[in-house]
Amino acid sequence: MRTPIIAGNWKMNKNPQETQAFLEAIKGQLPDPAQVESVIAAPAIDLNALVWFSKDSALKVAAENCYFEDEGAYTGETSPKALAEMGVDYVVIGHSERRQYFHETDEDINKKAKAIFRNKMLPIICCGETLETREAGHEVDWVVGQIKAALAGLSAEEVSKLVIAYEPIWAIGTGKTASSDQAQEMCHEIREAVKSLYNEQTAENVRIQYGGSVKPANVQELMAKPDIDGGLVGGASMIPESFLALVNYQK
Ligand SMILES: O=C[C@H](O)COP(=O)(O)O
Repeated sequence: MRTPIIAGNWKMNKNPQETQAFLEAIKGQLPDPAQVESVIAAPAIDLNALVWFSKDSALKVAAENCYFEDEGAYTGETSPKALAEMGVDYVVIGHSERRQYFHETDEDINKKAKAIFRNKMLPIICCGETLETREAGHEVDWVVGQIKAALAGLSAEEVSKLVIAYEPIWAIGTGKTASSDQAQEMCHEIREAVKSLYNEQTAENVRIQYGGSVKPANVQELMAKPDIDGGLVGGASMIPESFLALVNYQK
């Protein structure tokens, strides 16, 4: 059985004081991590506060990006080794915003996934198609291609533990959620792709999130789908009450 995983992605929002206020507001209200894993992906400058909070709570912490080398002369980059030493659990890689604005390639994403495993953290690997690709009917090939490239060279054991986030670009921050059937269909295709690349057990183990205008009002419908194991949530994860409603969707 896969443990559901709901992750907030704050993107480039919240300073350390705002982070502290958010954490005060959610204290003691996260679900049992055996039922639902609660994660926040935050800007690097906020991670320290989140890691301290996580020591005493069910929260898991994600960085929103890292570099694929552990250290060196890479001004402005974030070291995966330092993130791991700090106590970060997950790193989000391949978000469409990083692919679009920072020209992150499939090859970079694959190198980052390896760096994350090398440092004993887990990647949340994002994938998703543009509206144009969907309208042309190529969305499955596109997304499966992204997944194959991201997973190249990873072992079945590693893939069993990582998280894939399917985020159709046309549903991000637009208020336009993919229907739960559309989300389920693609998450199913991704699981099938993992099965053909690895094996049935790996496909059964890998957790697949849907992201794109997830909110308290639609989280239950999405989570009821058999291949959707969680959500990667932008806008609706920023307010404590809303984040709590999402992670406590089973109550
Ligand atoms: O990583 C999160 C996604 O980009 C979704 O953002 P959103 O929930 O604001 O649509």
